[in-house]
Amino acid sequence: MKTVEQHISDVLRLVDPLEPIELDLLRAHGAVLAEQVDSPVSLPGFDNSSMDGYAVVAGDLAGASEEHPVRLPVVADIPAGDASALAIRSGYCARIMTGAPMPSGADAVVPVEWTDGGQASVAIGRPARVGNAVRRSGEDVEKGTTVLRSGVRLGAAELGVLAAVGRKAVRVHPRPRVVVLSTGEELVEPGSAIGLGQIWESNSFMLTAAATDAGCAAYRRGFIGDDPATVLETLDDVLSQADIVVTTGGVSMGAYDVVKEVLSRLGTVHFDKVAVQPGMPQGAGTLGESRTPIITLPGNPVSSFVSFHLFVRPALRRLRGLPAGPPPTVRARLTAPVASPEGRRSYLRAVLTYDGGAEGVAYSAEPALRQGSHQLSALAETDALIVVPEGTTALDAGSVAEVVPLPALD
Ligand SMILES: Nc1nc2c(c(=O)[nH]1)N[C@H]1C(S)=C(S)[C@@H](COP(=O)(O)OP(=O)(O)OC[C@H]3O[C@@H](n4cnc5c(N)ncnc54)[C@H](O)[C@@H]3O)O[C@H]1N2
Ligand code: MOO
Repeated sequence: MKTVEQHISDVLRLVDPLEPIELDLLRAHGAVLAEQVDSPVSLPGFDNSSMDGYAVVAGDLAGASEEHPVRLPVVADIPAGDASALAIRSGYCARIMTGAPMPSGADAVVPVEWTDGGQASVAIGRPARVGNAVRRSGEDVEKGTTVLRSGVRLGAAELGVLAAVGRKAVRVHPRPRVVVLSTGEELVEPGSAIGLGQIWESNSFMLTAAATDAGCAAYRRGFIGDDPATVLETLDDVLSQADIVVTTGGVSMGAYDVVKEVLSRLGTVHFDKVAVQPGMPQGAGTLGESRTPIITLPGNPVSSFVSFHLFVRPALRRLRGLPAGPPPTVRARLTAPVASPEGRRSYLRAVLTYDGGAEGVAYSAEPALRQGSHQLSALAETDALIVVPEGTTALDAGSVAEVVPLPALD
């Protein structure tokens, strides 16, 4: 059997970061930057006040106190956005608002709270040091400085910086278009009546949501039956809309395992047993002249979910321009024993809790009682996967294991 790492590396060989495109800032939210952004300006762009108050020459206030305030004539009023390039000299002051440009000659701002708030003249009851409440040009960003490096995921703060340095649009790797398609003659659309032997289809909803959570533009193509011609036609049909196709079902040893049957014949998609539980039967390759990557996951719902995280997510990360690789893990103490088949690495559903625990192990992991590949409800009650290595068939309660926290929505 193939190792998990071999399969991840085979999957990653199928994908490259998507060609960068230019997107307006809000459309680029969540995408990965494909350029280095150097600021064309200094930020702040000019010396300005950080408080509402009075711009003064600090030396004028040397003796100021509550009992003996210094009174200065107010010669100007400077709101934010003022473009009149005012100047003051010793013995005078200007009323100034937060963000307004400092008048030349002034070297400090006294907040209005230190004064009587006068408009024609003002009594100031405290001295101010030079530079008080003044934001200097360039103290955030010097002109020419790199503010964002290529490869950064554009979140709220990054979009804020881009706008602040005047960018309207940026070059990013676009969100990968992921088409999710399930197969199985027994499947019925939720909301419709089911008959004997039928089930409501769930994988394509789950994996479309997982791909969206993974920063992709995910499209649920739904499901089709086990007719080989329909499978090929449908795949052909979705290729032009997909940067990657993810299917579920039909990859095992059954007489009607149609995905494996039709795609094996093409020669560009390979099927293997991977030494993992759940998620053993896997396929990956490319389709059509476009060589669109396809990952074929097993149909058991928990198997499809776990293998999405193990094998599809790294591919999606690479398409997005992010570093790919196995999901990160934390060490956690098990609250109950777990078992694993010989020679396969298990990923067991668990609830992960931060408890600050002893001996450098800050988490505990409570394994779900239902670990079957079909037991989807246990998946919805858990938030992590306990990793039991290939060479281990049992771990006792209290032992320490690597645990993959599943990505949370917040
Ligand atoms: N003789 C063998 N049988 C099986 C093996 C094996 O090695 N030898 N492997 C088992 C393992 S492990 C898995 S996992 C499954 C994978 O099977 P398939 O990928 O071929 O999936 P299906 O047979 O189509 O379905 C399996 C199971 O999951 C349900 N299912 C499928 N699609 C959906 C969906 N979209 N939504 C909800 N549920 C779905 C389906 O009804 C089946 O119950 O094979 C084992 N067998
Ligand atoms: O590997 Mo299958 O995914 O055990 O159920």
